[in-house]
Amino acid sequence: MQVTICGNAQELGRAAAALTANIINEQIAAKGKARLVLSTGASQFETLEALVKMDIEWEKVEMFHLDEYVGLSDRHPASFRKYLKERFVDQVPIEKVHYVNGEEDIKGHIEMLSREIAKEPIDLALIGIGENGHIAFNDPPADFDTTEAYIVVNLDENCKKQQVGEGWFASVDDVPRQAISMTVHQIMQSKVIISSVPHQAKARAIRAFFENEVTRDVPATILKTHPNYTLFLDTHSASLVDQPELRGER
Ligand SMILES: N[C@@H]1[C@@H](O)[C@H](O)[C@@H](COP(=O)(O)O)O[C@@H]1O
Repeated sequence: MQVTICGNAQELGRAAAALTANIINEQIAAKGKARLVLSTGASQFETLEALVKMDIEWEKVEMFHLDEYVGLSDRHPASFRKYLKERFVDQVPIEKVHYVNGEEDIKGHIEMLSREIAKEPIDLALIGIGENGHIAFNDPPADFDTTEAYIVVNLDENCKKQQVGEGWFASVDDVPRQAISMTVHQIMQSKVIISSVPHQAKARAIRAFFENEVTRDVPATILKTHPNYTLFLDTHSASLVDQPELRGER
């Protein structure tokens, strides 16, 4: 694991986007294309903003979407399809986009996504970490074992409150009960994983990430076992971490 602590969210976004661009460009140079997974949420704003400005042959990139609420219209402000369309897909000349769509026949849609993602390895996944330590919508205690690519999950109360806290929904009752989420197993199959985790709101989750061994109760801890994992923090999200070895990496 490589940890980089940046001064603020903008600096973090530029650093994470630069590393992402390098990896995508290396893959395009080596095999003519790259397969990418993108996550959403407030933590990804600065990274995506910097990423769309990078010099990348986007027409050679295939993008998979990480997770989406069940039954939420893509016109709703909290829709992750809306988020990715506005902040990424409409900004770059990418054609191959696999959205997670929670409004379709869920079973058939998951089968289709699973077939598509299984065709070739994912080169790089940008994976956010939630305030409750979740990755995608795998809330604690997360299922580390299922080998499906995408599953339907029930959102826990903390997760719903966090979505309200970030301003995506007016109240907890407005948050859908379920989501389609890429599984932990599928995320871990990615050849490279990068997490952009800025902001004070993530400080407790980041402390739990460093203080715990791998545990389903802090789902993101499994990322520590990935052979090529880079975690970008800012001084705010890193503010509760007190580890000499981490300070040495600053
Ligand atoms: N399910 C989404 C993920 O796609 C995201 O990566 C993660 C962090 O999001 P945020 O930045 O909103 O905390 O959790 C969100 O709820």
